[in-house]
Amino acid sequence: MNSCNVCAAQTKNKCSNCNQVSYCSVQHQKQDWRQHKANCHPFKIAENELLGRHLIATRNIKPYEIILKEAPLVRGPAQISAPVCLGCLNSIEPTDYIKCEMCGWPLCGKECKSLDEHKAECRLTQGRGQKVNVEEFNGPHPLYTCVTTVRCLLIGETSPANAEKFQQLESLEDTRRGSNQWKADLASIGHFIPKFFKTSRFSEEEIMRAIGTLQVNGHEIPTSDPPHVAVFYVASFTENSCLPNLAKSFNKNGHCILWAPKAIQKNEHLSICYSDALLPRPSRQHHLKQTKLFKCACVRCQDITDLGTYYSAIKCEDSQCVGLMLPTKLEDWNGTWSCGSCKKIVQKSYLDRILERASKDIQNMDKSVDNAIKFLNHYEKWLPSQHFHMSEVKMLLVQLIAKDVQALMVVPDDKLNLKIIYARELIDLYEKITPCEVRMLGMLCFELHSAIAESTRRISLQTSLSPRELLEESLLYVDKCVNYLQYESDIFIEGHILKQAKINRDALRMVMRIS
Ligand SMILES: C[S@@+](CC[C@H](N)C(=O)[O-])C[C@H]1O[C@@H](n2cnc3c(N)ncnc32)[C@H](O)[C@@H]1O
Repeated sequence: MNSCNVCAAQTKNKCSNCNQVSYCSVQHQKQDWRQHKANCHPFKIAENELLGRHLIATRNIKPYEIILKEAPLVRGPAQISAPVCLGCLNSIEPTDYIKCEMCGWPLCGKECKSLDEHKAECRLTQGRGQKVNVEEFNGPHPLYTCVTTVRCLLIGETSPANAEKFQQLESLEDTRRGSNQWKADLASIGHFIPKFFKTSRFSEEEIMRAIGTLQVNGHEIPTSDPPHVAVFYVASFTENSCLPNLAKSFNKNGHCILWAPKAIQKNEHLSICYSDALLPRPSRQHHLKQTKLFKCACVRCQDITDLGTYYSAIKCEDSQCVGLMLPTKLEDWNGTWSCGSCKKIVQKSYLDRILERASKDIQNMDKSVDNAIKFLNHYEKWLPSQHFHMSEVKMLLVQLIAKDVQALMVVPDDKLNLKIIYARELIDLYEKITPCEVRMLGMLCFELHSAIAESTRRISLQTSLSPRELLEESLLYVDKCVNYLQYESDIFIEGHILKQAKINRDALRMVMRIS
């Protein structure tokens, strides 16, 4: 038995959404809703030594359920940014902008001048006694390096309700202090702010803590062009996993939506991927160490085979052997690599030569269907079919072959088949190792659905039959596409794909009913 959150009477009934507070009656639950609403999530914040604060599901979560929608505490330009409007955070058109008459910072128009977002740096600049003068608009501008930090430092004045929450976030100041990044930040922001704004109101420690909080908790938000940085409160407590169970989407206001592409069981940890889940293990680990200052030990990082996909493996050096080579020890990717079949050993320098060449060839490739096919044919001598470089080029091919409906109708059969084969392969691979990369999976499902639909059209033209299995497969993938992209805003290309996918899905359902 628990106590009712309103009258403390003993009760077994809990709020069914969060499973965390109890009520003796519907009446008391209704009465408490205004208070409880803000904390009514299907998870709780827990804490342990390894992860710090993290989120744990307090009930079973259904597929596609949104578990959190949250507005940012603070947002601003990225640390390295060309001049952007300090209202809407979109890039400035050098021939069409205004200067804030109070402080001189460029803004794209009058509506942006009145936005609260700009108040922090505006006030601080006014105190300086001299307006800002930005004249160079091409490329990163040093003045913008400090803007978001200034917004964090003045959050108590611009949005007092958010200030207390911001202070509670992790800055990892003790771990960061003295590192190369910390020293660079001290010079470019920590020393710059007092000098440029002619103020002594912030201590060095306060500034460095704000920078740390931004670095540890900041998200890149794609709703502006270029993307900006934002810090959320509850979403900040989500731990990292390179095989996460939550997808992250943003609505057009830049609010964060965390949702579950698959069912999550009660008591499971909730996670997102802080890094790029498409990167191989060493790159992800390096990125997480540099930016978030921890060593990831998630299930994917612990599995040298990348969940049986051999995403980083190379073919055995012995061309007679069909085995695959992986690091001899999980924790020593720079040591020897050995074949799982014949046990032959090679030095890291052997695969470095192959991987560096493949990486350079991709970078320098004139991106055409023929060049991508040439790459795959050449590197299949060394790289297995699901290797990350092979997968990257297959992804390119899926996108390059028949880019739109018109091209799809005239693309040669062999290329259409290639598109279908690679899209199927990639969906199969990425659903295993990056199941929460919903934008990429949604796009691939759309490409596969439309290529299969075109193939069905061609078969029915030749035989006057519509192969039902192919139609069913096309419907399966367009359905998947809608599920993966369902929270994408129509300001993104994925939002447009979603709209088209819904139209295609309804049309396909109709055809299936008739045939
Ligand atoms: C955005 S914060 C997450 C919340 C943080 N744990 C707290 O208590 O405020 C990111 C930091 O949490 C820790 N963290 C997150 N995921 C982790 C993981 N899988 N393993 C170890 N530490 C992790 C790291 O210190 C990381 O820099």
